[in-house]
Amino acid sequence: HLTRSLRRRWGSSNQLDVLVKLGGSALTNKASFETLHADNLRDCCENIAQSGKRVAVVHGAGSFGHFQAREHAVSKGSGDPKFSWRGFGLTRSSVCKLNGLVVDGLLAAGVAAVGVSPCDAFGATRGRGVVPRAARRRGVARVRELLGTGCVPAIHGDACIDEIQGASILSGDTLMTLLAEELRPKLVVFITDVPGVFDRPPDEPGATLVPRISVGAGRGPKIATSTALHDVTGGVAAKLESAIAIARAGTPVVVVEAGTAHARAALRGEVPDVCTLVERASSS
Ligand SMILES: Nc1ncnc2c1ncn2[C@@H]1O[C@H](COP(=O)(O)OP(=O)(O)OP(=O)(O)O)[C@@H](O)[C@H]1O
Ligand SMILES: C=C(C)CCOP(=O)(O)O
Repeated sequence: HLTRSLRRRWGSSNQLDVLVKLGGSALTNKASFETLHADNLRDCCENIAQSGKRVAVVHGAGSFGHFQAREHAVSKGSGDPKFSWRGFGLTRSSVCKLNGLVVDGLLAAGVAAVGVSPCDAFGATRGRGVVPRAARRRGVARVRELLGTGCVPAIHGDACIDEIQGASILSGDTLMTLLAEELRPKLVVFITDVPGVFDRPPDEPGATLVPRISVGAGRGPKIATSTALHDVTGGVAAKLESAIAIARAGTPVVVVEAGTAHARAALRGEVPDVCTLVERASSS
């Protein structure tokens, strides 16, 4: 009964201001096993605390989780010769470790953060990146329940039991698409370690920031991407797909760099001067 009234309270009057993904590239040194980028984490947490906005947090795995998932073929499922359930457990243990650090960072900044693990809160996936309706309903209800109390849910990319392939990886980017659809925030923010989406990998000579992507207005800019070797969820290309799906449904998305005034502005619900803004073309 209490749960129902909390959910109603959230649903009726409280639109979420910002749904943010703290990218693994921002929170960790992605090339180095289980290495936290403590300054970026602190900065993100303080900015969330000081934003004065209603925020829900998703975070990726970075160098927590991707290494184990790659070594034990967790995203490929239990039929893969390299897969083991111990590897599944190691992957979950690693992402939950990072979730603990993110929750602790938010708490230290004064935010009433509560960690949410999709493997438990949502339940089984049905193939890579597919969350069946019942699991979606369950997970979203849990998130709404927390928002209804005034807590800030901190949800992480996770290894999940999978109805088709035994096990799978549910990425933070997929969770962002799903939660944006359900919670209808005013702004969606992806924080990474680079100023936004570039026309080619940012470490390539001549790479240029793409300031705006208009979804539904012709073909859009040509974007080439690269992905870290151990990344099992598709890197920035997958993020761009999520951002485009979210923008197509009507919510503007910004991709912005951690530790900058631009990330701070985005967490206040503003479109920063330096970022990539993905939004629906006005005619579509
Ligand atoms: N065209 C591009 N534009 C922007 N970044 C790119 C591009 N190509 C490659 N990258 C790389 O993608 C990285 C960001 O994508 P990544 O998937 O690592 O993000 P993340 O969400 O922070 O990570 P995680 O999945 O661990 O949460 C950056 O570190 C950047 O170097
Ligand atoms: C368990 C893992 C590797 C979660 C992956 O989530 P992502 O870093 O958001 O792609």
